[in-house]
Amino acid sequence: MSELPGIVITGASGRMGQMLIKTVVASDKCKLVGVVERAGHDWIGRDIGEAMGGAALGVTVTDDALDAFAKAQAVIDFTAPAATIAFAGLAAQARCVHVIGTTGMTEEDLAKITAAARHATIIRAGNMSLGVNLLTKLTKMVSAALDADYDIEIIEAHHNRKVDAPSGTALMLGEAAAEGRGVKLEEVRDSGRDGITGARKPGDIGFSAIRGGDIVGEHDVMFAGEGERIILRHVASDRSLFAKGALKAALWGQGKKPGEYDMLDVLGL
Ligand SMILES: NC(=O)C1=CN([C@@H]2O[C@H](COP(=O)(O)OP(=O)(O)OC[C@H]3O[C@@H](n4cnc5c(N)ncnc54)[C@H](OP(=O)(O)O)[C@@H]3O)[C@@H](O)[C@H]2O)C=CC1
Ligand SMILES: O=C(O)C1=N[C@H](C(=O)O)C[C@H](O)C1
Repeated sequence: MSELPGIVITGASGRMGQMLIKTVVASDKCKLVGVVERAGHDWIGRDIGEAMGGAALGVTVTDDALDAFAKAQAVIDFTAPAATIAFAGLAAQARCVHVIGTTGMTEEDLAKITAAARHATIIRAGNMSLGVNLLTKLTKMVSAALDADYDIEIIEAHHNRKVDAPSGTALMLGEAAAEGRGVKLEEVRDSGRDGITGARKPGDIGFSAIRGGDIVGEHDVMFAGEGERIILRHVASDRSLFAKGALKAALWGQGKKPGEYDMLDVLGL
């Protein structure tokens, strides 16, 4: 029987890092071969299972990402933009699939990811769930069917620790809405209204971000017309949804040519 693909998780102590570790350990399709945290983190040198408050898993937390990646077939990375850019170069060197869930990246960051994808298989999505990826298709379809008399507003809600806005998912939905209308999102994006903003510009796509408590992730795409509103909604109630999607991507990426892929490719949508 052939060896199971080895997976490394970065940002091991994070909300998604810990969820990803549990998901990989519970899977019979892969094995956990490494976990990475930043240099100086309390967990470096400890067994990851014990650091997470459970039984030992036989995998020690390291800050040597390249060494960990070299022993793996895929790295799943839900951290922060600066870390993800660095990991993209290392994953390319180690020739392992890089699954990126990190959001909040700038255009400059994304250009670096594109450059790394010349040598590496990178699968990146602002949301790894089936439901949200399906919602992007529905959003594009509804947006294409309606004219610009319907104002498009994207409303997202997340927990009070989230550092970026609009969310990666909101931007994916905005891109889908803009594509449906045949326009570029950057030309019609309206984020963060405050003060005397003036009337809404026809054709704009608006974004609103709510932050509070332990909300996992909720997204509405509203098409507001005269006398009616159509609202497409996704509610995530458990982070395991994202972790399972990311693991599916890591396995799907095995043997794929270098390049940039997303969850629509993985899910065949
Ligand atoms: N695509 C998707 O489906 C989803 C994407 N996300 C995205 O994933 C990212 C992480 O979210 P979440 O887990 O909630 O955030 P957390 O803050 O809980 O976790 C981030 C982790 O990354 C670590 N980290 C940050 N910088 C570095 C670095 N330079 N080197 C190594 N580790 C680093 C942090 O370590 P430290 O604590 O020491 O800073 C922390 O362990 C966010 O961008 C979020 O938007 C979240 C859910 C779903
Ligand atoms: O930070 C989070 O928590 C989430 N981030 C992703 C995003 O920015 O859209 C995905 C999910 O909504 C949770």
